[in-house]
Amino acid sequence: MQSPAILAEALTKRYAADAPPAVDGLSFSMPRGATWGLLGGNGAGKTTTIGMLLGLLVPTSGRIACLGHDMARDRFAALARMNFSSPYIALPSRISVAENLRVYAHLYGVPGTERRIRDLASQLQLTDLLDRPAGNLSAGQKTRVALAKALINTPELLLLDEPTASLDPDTGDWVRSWLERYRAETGCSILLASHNMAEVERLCGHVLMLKQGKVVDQGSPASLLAKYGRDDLEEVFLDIARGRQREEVPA
Ligand SMILES: Nc1ncnc2c1ncn2[C@@H]1O[C@H](COP(=O)(O)OP(=O)(O)OP(=O)(O)O)[C@@H](O)[C@H]1O
Repeated sequence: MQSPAILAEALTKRYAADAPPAVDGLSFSMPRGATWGLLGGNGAGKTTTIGMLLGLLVPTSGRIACLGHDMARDRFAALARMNFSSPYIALPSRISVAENLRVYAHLYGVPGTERRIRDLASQLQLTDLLDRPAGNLSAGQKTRVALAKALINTPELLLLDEPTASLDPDTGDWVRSWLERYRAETGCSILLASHNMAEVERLCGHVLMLKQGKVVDQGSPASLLAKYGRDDLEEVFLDIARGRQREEVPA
């Protein structure tokens, strides 16, 4: 059987010995080709989880395997087949969009760099921006460049932290449609951390609800709506964030 896209076993991160864990015994197995959502309020542990999955943060304990590679032993083999996008990590701002993409293509050892950049630029409507300094772009343009960077090595596993944060509704919708098309064409597995419940309902087949670093509930968006008797995931999120159980939820 094919190994999962992501396997996390009892994953824990403590930033300080006397602080509560930011991620606390997190276990899940995300199958290949799936799109899963990581939801939770501010400080629930989403970014910390993504940081550990990328090998940017060392777990205090627990184990991660991405695409069958154990991240403690075989991290570089996994990272070559993965990529990520995060609004918290800015691309070098003084060099042009094309130069940025060339640097990342080089880091990933992408063959046929110039053609890959041209193709991605055309797909993501970046062709006219390739010679502009990356720092001079609007938030929406920067998001499309960040996506191009995240796709430069044609990743099999994509980790997206808030992919549409700070975008206007039209651009956000464009990015979501683009992601839907991309995963249909490539079979890419995606883990998405988001505060946008409509986005999660639209893109994700399964949702992990995090609170204080623990999974407090999970399931498909439809099963969570049914379980909590709600019409949208925003209401389910509020129920979980406020610690309300199904039987306490007002009709
Ligand atoms: N570098 C750090 N040093 C110490 N504590 C940290 C550090 N980064 C995060 N934390 C703490 O870990 C916990 C989880 O933070 P994290 O950023 O993973 O949450 P999040 O779910 O991504 O939140 P948000 O939705 O606000 O981005 C929080 O209590 C946060 O204060």
